[in-house]
Amino acid sequence: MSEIDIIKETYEKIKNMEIRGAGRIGRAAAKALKEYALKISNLSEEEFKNKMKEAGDLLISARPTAVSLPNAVKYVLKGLNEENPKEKIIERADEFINSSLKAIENIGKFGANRIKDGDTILTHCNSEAAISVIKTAYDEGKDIKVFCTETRPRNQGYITAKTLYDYGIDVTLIVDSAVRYFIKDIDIVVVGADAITANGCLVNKIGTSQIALIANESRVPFLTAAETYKFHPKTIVGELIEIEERDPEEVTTFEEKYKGIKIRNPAFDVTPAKYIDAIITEIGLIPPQGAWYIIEKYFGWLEK
Ligand SMILES: O=C(COP(=O)(O)O)[C@H](O)[C@H](O)COP(=O)(O)O
Repeated sequence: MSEIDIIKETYEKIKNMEIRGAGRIGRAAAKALKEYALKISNLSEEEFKNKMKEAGDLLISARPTAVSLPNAVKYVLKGLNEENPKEKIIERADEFINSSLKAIENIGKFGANRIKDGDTILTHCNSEAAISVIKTAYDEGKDIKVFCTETRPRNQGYITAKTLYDYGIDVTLIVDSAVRYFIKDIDIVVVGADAITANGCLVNKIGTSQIALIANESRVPFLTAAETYKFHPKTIVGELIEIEERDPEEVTTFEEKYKGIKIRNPAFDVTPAKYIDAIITEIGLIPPQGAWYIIEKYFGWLEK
């Protein structure tokens, strides 16, 4: 096994979604960069830097939408501009991983304050940050129920349902198209985030924006749980986020006769800021209008 295989293996796992979810892919990339930096030796500083940058580029190319991936890579590789770059890379990778885990814990605490005793929560897809909010509310002794959508086509909602059920929580699984039918039973919606834009929009699993629209119509609060590394720095300079379109076979396969039927499979959608009540971050709850400030404050360095 050559050194670069460490990076290629993580790249493949992210690409084929063996490792998935925005936070997890960010941490997996940071870990791969650390292991790669530890393995490569006998190189000039210049060669080391080039190899690390190439590795970072490959990891970033694995999936296009979740900004946690490039943000993690850029955070770690910033160590290349410092003295003792190898040590710095290792230090910064650990820093990113630990602060990501801490952020999820803090999001849980802040978000749980918005959950009341007796609430029924709706969530979509499988988000560590949203699950942290739900579990923390449960740990605080609140009597809660959770509705999970299936999240077609890959059914990540099953993972969420099983995780919460194993935790002892009252869980109901529904098909994605049943959200409007059940919204009268829901007190609050909490979902995760793949990216937050400078104008406060949320990019998350396909179907999120429909849920937000339904929640808005029914005056049910809609919150997203997003670590600050989910904020997309380049949207501040007008860059648009690429929505990943995945293999049609994830949706279905038709017999030969019907091969002419086109299948589209976007994995994410964009929820406008006006449907979002709050973004739960590790530094507190912010209104979507505060996204610009977070990007400016936390990611100014990325563009310099
Ligand atoms: O949309 C998804 C996962 O999509 P996929 O399954 O396609 O990766 C999750 O809601 C976010 O990534 C947030 O997750 P987390 O809070 O765990 O970062």
